[in-house]
Amino acid sequence: MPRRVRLVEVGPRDGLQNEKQPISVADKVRLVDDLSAAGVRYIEVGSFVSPKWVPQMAGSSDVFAQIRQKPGVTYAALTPNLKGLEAAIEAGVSEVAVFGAASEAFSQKNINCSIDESLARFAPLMVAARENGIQVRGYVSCVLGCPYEGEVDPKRVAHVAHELFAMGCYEVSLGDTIGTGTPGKTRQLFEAVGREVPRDKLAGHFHDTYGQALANIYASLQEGVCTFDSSVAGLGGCPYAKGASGNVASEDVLYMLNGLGIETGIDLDMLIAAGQRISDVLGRPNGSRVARARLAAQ
Ligand SMILES: CC(C)(COP(=O)([O-])OP(=O)([O-])OC[C@H]1O[C@@H](n2cnc3c(N)ncnc32)[C@H](O)[C@@H]1OP(=O)([O-])[O-])[C@@H](O)C(=O)NCCC(=O)NCCSC(=O)C[C@@](C)(O)CC(=O)[O-]
Repeated sequence: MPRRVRLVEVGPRDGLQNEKQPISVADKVRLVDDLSAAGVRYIEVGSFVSPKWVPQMAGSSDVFAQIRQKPGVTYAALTPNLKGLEAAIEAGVSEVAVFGAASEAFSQKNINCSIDESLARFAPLMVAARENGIQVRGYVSCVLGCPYEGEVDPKRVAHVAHELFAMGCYEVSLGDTIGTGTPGKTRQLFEAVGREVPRDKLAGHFHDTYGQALANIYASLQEGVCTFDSSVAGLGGCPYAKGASGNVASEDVLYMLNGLGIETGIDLDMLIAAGQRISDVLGRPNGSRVARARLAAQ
């Protein structure tokens, strides 16, 4: 087991992107600032994607302009193409993520192109990012199942992850977009992908649709993975994966890691407060079981 784990907080982006109700810039900014105050060192703040595809992320530039950027915290954004990168640079973003998929059907639905076309689109983005001193993270979606194609062969995941790593992504996050993965399959996945990309350059991104996310993170820890994406209050779901619930709740991951004696630098009580505040804004129950238990006990 690692002694330290890096948590990538995706709540402000993955968590909110699918919300149909308007969320003010002020509420998004407050969420990001609450997270950094809780000790979160990596926050995915928004995305520079087509506003026709994901309207909720349209105000990402304003959010970046208004957050209080703390030293030592990475504030990142998703960028699907060069146009997105240019907008991110304009907004002063210092780290971005490109996102591909291991399933052709999902790639088409999510970014309107094939897997090969997506990799070709990322290439000029990588060059421009390098020229501007911007680090790029990579995502592969549908690593443990696709909403359109069903089972996904780990070799296909390994291929896309390798391509992203080879083109310069410093880390590749493997996304169980629809949360169908189980611990055994998760271990097989990291074994397969770990042959193509060093394990310390891989991250796990587990949606909790089937209640398997914590078990999958535990299995990934056993495979030597030390970076996990999570979403405060379990917010979210992907607009192009119907019925998929949010990411595993950050509070629940943190509680498990604390119990294992693994350090993250994050304060659980402050994280719970951040998650409850945004849940109140959205007018919905907090998706973290740990937060619900702690708040009920108060
Ligand atoms: C990729 C595109 C743009 C292709 O969409 P397209 O329609 O094929 O793009 P296009 O190049 O033909 O351009 C069409 C229009 O979009 C504009 N456009 C083009 N690019 C941009 C941009 N960057 N920012 C703003 N506008 C843009 C462009 O200017 C044009 O505007 P128009 O002339 O019609 O007014 C579109 O499909 C898109 O934006 N998709 C984003 C989908 C998305 O954000 N999905 C959620 C994130 S992925 C996820 O959640 C999974 C993950 C990462 O969490 C891991 C997991 O759980 O699996």
